[in-house]
Formats: sequence, C-alpha cells, structure tokens
Amino acid sequence: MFNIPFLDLPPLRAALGTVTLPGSKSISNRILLMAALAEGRTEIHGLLAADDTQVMLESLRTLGVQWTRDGDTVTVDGMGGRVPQAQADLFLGNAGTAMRPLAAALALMAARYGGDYQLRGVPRMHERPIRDLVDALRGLGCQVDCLAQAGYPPLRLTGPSSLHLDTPVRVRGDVSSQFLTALLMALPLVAQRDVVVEVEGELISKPYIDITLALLGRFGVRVQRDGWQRFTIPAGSRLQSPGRIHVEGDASAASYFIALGALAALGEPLRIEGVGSDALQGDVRFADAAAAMGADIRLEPNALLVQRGRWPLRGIEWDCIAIPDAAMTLAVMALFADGPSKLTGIGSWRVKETDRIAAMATELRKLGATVDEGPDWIRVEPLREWRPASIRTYDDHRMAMCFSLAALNPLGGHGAAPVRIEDPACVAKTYPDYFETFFGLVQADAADVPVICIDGPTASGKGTLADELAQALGFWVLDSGALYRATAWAALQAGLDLNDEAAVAPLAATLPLRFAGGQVYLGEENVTEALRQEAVGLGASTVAALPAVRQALHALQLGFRRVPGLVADGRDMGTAIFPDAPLKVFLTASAAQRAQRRHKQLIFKGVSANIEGLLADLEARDLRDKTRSASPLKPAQDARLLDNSDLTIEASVDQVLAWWADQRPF
Ligand SMILES: Nc1ncnc2c1ncn2[C@@H]1O[C@H](COP(=O)(O)OP(=O)(O)OP(=O)(O)O)[C@@H](O)[C@H]1O
Ligand SMILES: Nc1ccn([C@@H]2O[C@H](COP(=O)(O)O)[C@@H](O)[C@H]2O)c(=O)n1
Repeated sequence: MFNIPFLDLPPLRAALGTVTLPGSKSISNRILLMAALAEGRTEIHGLLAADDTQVMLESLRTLGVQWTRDGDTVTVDGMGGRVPQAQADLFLGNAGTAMRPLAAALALMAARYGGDYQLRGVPRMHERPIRDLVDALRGLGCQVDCLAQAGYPPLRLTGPSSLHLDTPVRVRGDVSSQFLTALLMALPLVAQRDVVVEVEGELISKPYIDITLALLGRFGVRVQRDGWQRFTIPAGSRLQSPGRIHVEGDASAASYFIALGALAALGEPLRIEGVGSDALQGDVRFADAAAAMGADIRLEPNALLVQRGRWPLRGIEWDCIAIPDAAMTLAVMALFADGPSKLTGIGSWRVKETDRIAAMATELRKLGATVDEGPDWIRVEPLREWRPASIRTYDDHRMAMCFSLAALNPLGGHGAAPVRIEDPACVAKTYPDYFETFFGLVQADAADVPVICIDGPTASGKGTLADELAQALGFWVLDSGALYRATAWAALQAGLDLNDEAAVAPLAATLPLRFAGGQVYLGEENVTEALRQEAVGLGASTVAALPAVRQALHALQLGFRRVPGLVADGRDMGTAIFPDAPLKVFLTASAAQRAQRRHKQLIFKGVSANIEGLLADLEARDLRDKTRSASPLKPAQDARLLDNSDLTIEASVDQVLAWWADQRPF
C-alpha cells in the first residue's frame, strides 16, 4: 500500500492483463457477523483483508468470539446466539457495514440477556445518520442512547428490557438499506415467533437486501419477502453455520477495472476475475451502465471481459439507485463521453464516507470539467482540455480509486496531464493493494513516466537517497550499480578476466538478475551481500569501463522505467540512460567523508576495514569511473549539484523533494 501523502499518476494510454478482485466488503462483513452469531464453526474463504473487515474482526474478538486466520481464510467459532461478553466498547472506524449490523445485534442481545455496549468510530462516522435504525430498535423495546447527537453514533446499548415482537418492526428504507439489513441479520436471534419487518418509504439499494437474504439463506434462515415493504422471519429461525462459505469478489471494486477496460483495453479485453454473471452483488449491474456508455463486456460465471467498444463513450442518463457505490466510477467515465451524462438516484452519496456529490463535483472541476449537482444527482460534461490536478480524496477510498481513471486523459482529449491522488492510503478501507494492481495493468509512454536520476561517486549516499525518495513518492528504484556488480561477480565466479570485453559482455547480456523484496538474486541465488563486498565494487568499476558491457545492460535499465515513476541511482543515469529525465541530481561529498561513511557502514555490518584503505580504493574507483571513455562519471549538463558532506540524510532528501515539487504542475 502507498502510505504516503500523495501519489502522482503519469498520463496513461492503455491497459492489458488480468485482475483478481479482493473479496466483497459487503459480503465479508455480513458473513463475519452471521458466522459469529450462528451455531457452529464457519470457514470463510476469500475474506477481504482491509480496514473495514479488520474492525469487524477485532470487534468480534472483543465480544468474545474466537476466530483464526490463515491467508484469506478466516475460521469463526459461532457463539450460538449469545454474546460471551456482556460489556464492550467497540471502535468501528468508518465502517458502516460494521456499525449498523453490530448495533442491531448487540441491542437485541442487551435487551434479551442484559448488557452494556458502546459503539463508536472516526469523526465522520459520528456524522453519518443512524436515526432510522435507532428508532426501529427503540420501537422493538431496545434501550439505545445516542451519546453525542440524537440520531448519530456513538451509541450505547443497554439492557435487559422487554422486546415487543408481536407487532411489525418498522424501519425507513430511503436513507440506507443497511438499516434493514442490520435488522434482518439480528432478528433471527430472537425469532421465537414470526417477526415481521415493515419498510417505510421507497427502499433504496435493493440489491444489497438481496445479498442479505441470500446469505441468511446460506445460514439457514429463510426470510419471506412480500415485495420490498414486508419481510417475515419465520418462528424458530436460527442462524446455523453452512460449514464453508466463499466470499465473491468485490463488484464495486470491479467497476474501476470495467471502466479501465472500456477506456483503455484496446487490443484484447481486460479480464476481471471474482465476479461475473452469477454474482450476488447488485453492483455487478454497473456493467449495464458501462455497456450503455459503449463498453464491450462479456460475462462469464466468475469473470468479466471488458474492452473498448464505442469511442468516444456515449453520454448517458442513468438511475443509479441500485448501484450507489459503483456509480461514482460513471462520473469519471463521463469525462470521456461524447455528450453530458446525468446520474440520478444518488442521494445516499451525501451520507457516505464523505458528501460524495460535493466531493465529486469539486474534484472533477479541478480537472477542468463542467459539473452541475443537485440534492440527489450530478451532471458531468465531457472534458477535452484536461488540467493536471491534485485530487483530494476526503478519506474516501472510492474517491481515490475512481479518480485514478482520470490519468487516462491522453485518451480523452488533447495533451497529457499527470494526476495527483492525495492520501492514497485511504484505499485501505476496502482495497489496500488497489494502486499496485492498477499499475500492473496500465501502460504509459516511457517519456511520460518520470525519472529522478541520482548520479555521483561511490559512497556519496546515492542509494540511501534514492531509496528514501522512492519511498516518499511511491516510485520504483533502479540500483544500476548492482547490475555492474552482478556482472563482475558472475564473471569472477566463471573465472573470467574482468578486462576481457568479448567474454564479459555476453555474460552481462544474459544475467538472470532479479530484484525482490530489497534482495538481489542471480538465478535462485541470493547475492545481495556478496555484491556489496568492496572487491566486487572494484570489479564492477573494471567491467563498467567496457563499452560492450554498458551496451549489454542498457535495455535492461530502460525496462525499470515503469508507472508511476522511477528513481535511478548510478553514474550515467542522467547522461546516458535517461537523458530526458525531468530531474537529475549529481550527489557528491568529500572523499574523506565518503571513506568515513563507508567505514562506518562496514563496521556496522561486522566487516573489518581501515579508513586509509577505503579512501585509497574509492579514489581509485572515482578515477576509473571518471576517466573511462564509455559513459564516464560526470554531471549531466542539466543536473543539480548537491554536496552532502555537511548534510544529514534527511536534509538531502528534503532538498531533492523540494526540487521535485518545484517541477510538478500541481
Ligand atoms: N547525507 C549523509 N550523511 C551521512 N551519511 C550518509 C549520508 N548519505 C548517506 N550516508 C551513509 O553513507 C553510507 C553510504 O551510502 P550509500 O550506500 O547510499 O552510498 P552510495 O553512493 O549508494 O554508494 P555506492 O555507489 O558505493 O553504492 C551509508 O551508510 C549511508 O547511510
Ligand atoms: N550507472 C552505473 C552504476 C555503476 N557503475 C559502475 O559500477 C560500480 C559499482 O557501482 P555502485 O554504485 O554499486 O558502487 C561503480 O564504481 C561504477 O564503476 C557504472 O559505471 N554506472
């Protein structure tokens, strides 16, 4: 996950590949609660691993539920209808799918057996209305207190109290369908007699109720539904574990990849695995809206294949009442259409993680779009002159994910503009690896992918600086010295003369080199430590003077220029490999300083060394690197010079980040 203040996306032009969706958030949290309330042990496969499921799991543990995790399988020992802990204080973050169902289940538990539970969340959770559920629970006879503001969390649920199950439970359905879901999941706990729930007002997000009913069915509870206004939980209903259950992929998350395919899968379709024609989730109907805009979509039972169909996309008017979450993606797709698009039925956006209508309109306008909004609709004009924009995400995972698609702007107008996503880590709520997955599918012109070059003599701190910059910006790193070191090491292992250009160059061209998890591998062998030996460094500077070796490693280095960007450390990054890089830094420090740093580094690693010897070695290496004919060590003409002899690592990093910030258009 990119846990950084912002993530810059370069302009993107195509998409290709296969994505396997994470488990559905809505299904994961429903199953977790049902498994906890049920009799028996449930093995849940494909559970979403994200913030919203984590708060549910932690809450269940606080309530005394036993569960274990093995990869994406969680095994829950059901508590058989009674919560072990009669008192608990639960923090539920911003997870509506945890707050509402837990409120209903614990209110009924407290009423029936006695108890005292407090449910709280982040400040935004305390602004999200829950009055309709509170009213319904109070109507049932539960004791529910709103601890800050009437109708909003935090809540306190106490008991015992007597329940009135003989008259229908009434709940409003026009603000959030989660209130009805919460009641339907909790009422089997007290269904000694038929319990009837009546919905007041037009029920929104009906497909989510279908999910609830289907999952209740898997747990042995067959709710009778009369239209969308009346639901009966038959007397004697009890939640019983189905044994094993599988969570289907997240259909709302699929919307980003459906859109990606519709916009940018130009030759062959993007394959989206985890949801398909037999999906439970209503958000899979997003595919209908995308198809109406022109996407070419094929449905398989557990997969979607999407590619560009009509182009430009068609502007649409669409009632999104059944797909409120996925509908946000349509608003960004609308920028690529041939006419305006109007999305209606999205009043619930106002009470989600943020006021999504206001947030969407504000951020689309930053890109240059013309947007109108109403209480429950938004209208978006297509965009031709895109502006680089820094997109605020409002602690809303869906804002971050759907605005990633704006980086495809070269497909939808003139020019090519980078897009900045602020607080990209907000995707942790439902899809921690979203950006890594997205980057694995998209393609950019190499020239659009930014590179920061850090060249300079040995032990000046290039590697350290490059790693810190890459971490701060979410970029890849190229330690080009490792390529020359690996060549030298492999040549030494093969008993070659390091000056034998004809023998060493073919070795460099076919190095089975792999970087993974901060380690360097040659074939299956981890050579990270071996390559850092001083003798190998000296050998590297010998083979690096051979033009055929440099030529052999050239294409390999270019391959590191990948979305979202690269920090490249070496000797000729700015002069020979990435001459078009937008920022080149030539990093130096006095030879004495560098010898001291290297000495300290080696002593720290437990390698004995003396400063005089190190100084002599590094001066010899500097001389060879500077005086060789092929790509000698020297600053690029447009490089910024940074002498860090008297700078801390932090100060050097800040300086380069400041130079970088100056160049960005945000
Ligand atoms: N500004 C700095 N102040 C003090 N120490 C530093 C500074 N920058 C780097 N160092 C330290 O100097 C040592 C050498 O740094 P590093 O390995 O990053 O250099 P390098 O230029 O990449 O070397 P090489 O070219 O040999 O790979 C490390 O121990 C690092 O922590
Ligand atoms: N772009 C580069 C990088 C390195 N070299 C040569 O490799 C030697 C080892 O590099 P380190 O950065 O790992 O110390 C170095 O002394 C150079 O001779 C190079 O030529 N070009």
